[in-house]
Amino acid sequence: MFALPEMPKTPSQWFSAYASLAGTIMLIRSMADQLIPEQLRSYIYSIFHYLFTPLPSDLTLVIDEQCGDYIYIWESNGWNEPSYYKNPPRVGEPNLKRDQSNSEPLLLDSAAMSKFSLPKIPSTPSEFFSAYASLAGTMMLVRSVIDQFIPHQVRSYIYSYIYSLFQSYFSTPLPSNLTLVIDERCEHTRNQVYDAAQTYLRTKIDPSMDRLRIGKNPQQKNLTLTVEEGQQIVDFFDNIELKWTFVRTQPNKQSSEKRYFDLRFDKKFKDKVLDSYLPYVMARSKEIKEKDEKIVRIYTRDSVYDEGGGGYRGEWSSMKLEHPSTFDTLALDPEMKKMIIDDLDRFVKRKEFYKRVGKAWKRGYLLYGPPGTGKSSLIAAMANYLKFDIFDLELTSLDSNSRLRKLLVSTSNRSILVIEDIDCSGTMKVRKKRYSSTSEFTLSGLLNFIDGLWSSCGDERIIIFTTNHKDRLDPALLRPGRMDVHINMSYCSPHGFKILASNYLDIHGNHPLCGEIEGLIEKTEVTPAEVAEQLMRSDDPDIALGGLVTFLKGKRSKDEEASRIELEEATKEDSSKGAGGGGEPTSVAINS
Ligand SMILES: Nc1ncnc2c1ncn2[C@@H]1O[C@H](COP(=O)(O)OP(=O)(O)OP(=O)(O)O)[C@@H](O)[C@H]1O
Repeated sequence: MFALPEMPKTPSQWFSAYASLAGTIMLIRSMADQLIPEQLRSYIYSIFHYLFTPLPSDLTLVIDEQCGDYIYIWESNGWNEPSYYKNPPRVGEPNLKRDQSNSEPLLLDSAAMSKFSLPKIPSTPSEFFSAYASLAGTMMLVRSVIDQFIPHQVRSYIYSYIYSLFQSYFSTPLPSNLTLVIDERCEHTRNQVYDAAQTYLRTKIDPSMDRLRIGKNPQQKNLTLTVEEGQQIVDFFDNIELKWTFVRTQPNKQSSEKRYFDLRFDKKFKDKVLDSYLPYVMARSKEIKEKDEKIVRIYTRDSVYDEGGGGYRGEWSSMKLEHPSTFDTLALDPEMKKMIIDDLDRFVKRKEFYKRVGKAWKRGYLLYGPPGTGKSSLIAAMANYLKFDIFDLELTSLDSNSRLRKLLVSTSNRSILVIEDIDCSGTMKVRKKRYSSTSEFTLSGLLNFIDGLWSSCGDERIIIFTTNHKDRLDPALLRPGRMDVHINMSYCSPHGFKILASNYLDIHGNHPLCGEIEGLIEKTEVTPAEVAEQLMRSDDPDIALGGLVTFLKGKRSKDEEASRIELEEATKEDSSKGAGGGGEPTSVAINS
């Protein structure tokens, strides 16, 4: 009695149903326009608009219980057992919903296919004519509806768009594609191309994707995003469009799951993809992995002495850099910290820029400031941040420019060359000259070599000079273009103290002594190393901070005493000069 009208089966039934629906809508619309006041009408239309506006496109992150294994997945509605865990869909299958009464998912078979089959194609001439007639009638109806309801300008815009769409679709020949299948395993071992693609594609994830897999194992520092099954990533290489799809299949319940990537592109670029693109993907993934998981090493010269007269042979020998310093633990002003991090980020991203302007891809930093202000800690933080190895070159152990060159050319790319206490090189030069004029090492030899051959035979090099006395440096070192960034590592600031207190005692400005300490630090020249030493004396914040207050007060009275004596001596000197009748009356002593 209340049965729904029967579904149209043949194309002609479909078209006539469609035509009567369109006619009804037109009728309702014209009645609504006549009978309903305009305000109410626009209100009703806005409700329709709300109902039919597509929902915002969501992104689903899949967070597995185990990395690389699939038990349950977290989706916005809670933990779900992924359908492929028990009954993996086959490639190309639509994601069928489970039948409520039966927990087994529907599998696509011929019986199911018949349920969703398209309307029957007309087979007799009379069926063809009636289908054609109703199609033509519908077209006319649609056309007259459009002509009546859509303004002329909009209409002509729609027609020209449809025309251009048709034209471009039919005039562009379809590319004949080639698909490379990159299996996870290759003759019982892991396929390196698969692993490389997996790493590489992480960097190609774009906002159009709506489902990603996310994970992190204890060895990894950062969360890793990977491509989820069925998602396509489009990459471009030398104007070639490459489409990557991640596929997962399980031919039957007994066999294990098979994972692979499909890489699809125009067949005519086969050689280029094999010879250039895939090697590029492998190289990029290596770089990414090195940065992700790389152990940072510090290289120093070993001190093997050549009894045969060759002096110190000193090749580089390395060990793991255990320095825990990071930008988070460094007591530096936040703006300076940000400036350094931004500068490093920009440097590593600018390969193309350096190539374009014809400059070697290197960056020079000069760190200067009193001992204990964190120059070495900053170098370690930079190395840990970039995952660059450190080559620590002690100038005093060098005896000739030729040895220096040998050492420099054996440093690797993506590394930091550190030359500490550069102001001491002058002394060393004199000492070496005394022994032999032929085995001379000079600062200008070092600088020339760094600017010239060394920097052009490697990539992504950072060079850091440190000094406690910037004023004593050879002007050649400060020449513009030599050191790109000069960083003044100064005494501890109240902000620096807060970072140290949080690192060492886990207090965050909430101790009663903090205010007094910050006031004292502002007026005292105390290095972060001195503050750190006081904070390490006890795990009890009351004792450690109490000790720091005493230390700061003592240091402050010593400083005052020293400047009082200095002032007195300067005044004495002035008055003796004045007594002799010579010299200028001056206030310089006060300034000193
Ligand atoms: N800015 C800082 N932030 C955090 N800790 C610091 C800082 N400065 C110094 N320290 C602490 O003091 C110790 C010594 O500092 P560091 O060796 O980095 O100073 P430096 O300026 O390189 O000294 P030098 O000129 O004598 O080599 C570090 O191990 C660290 O614990």
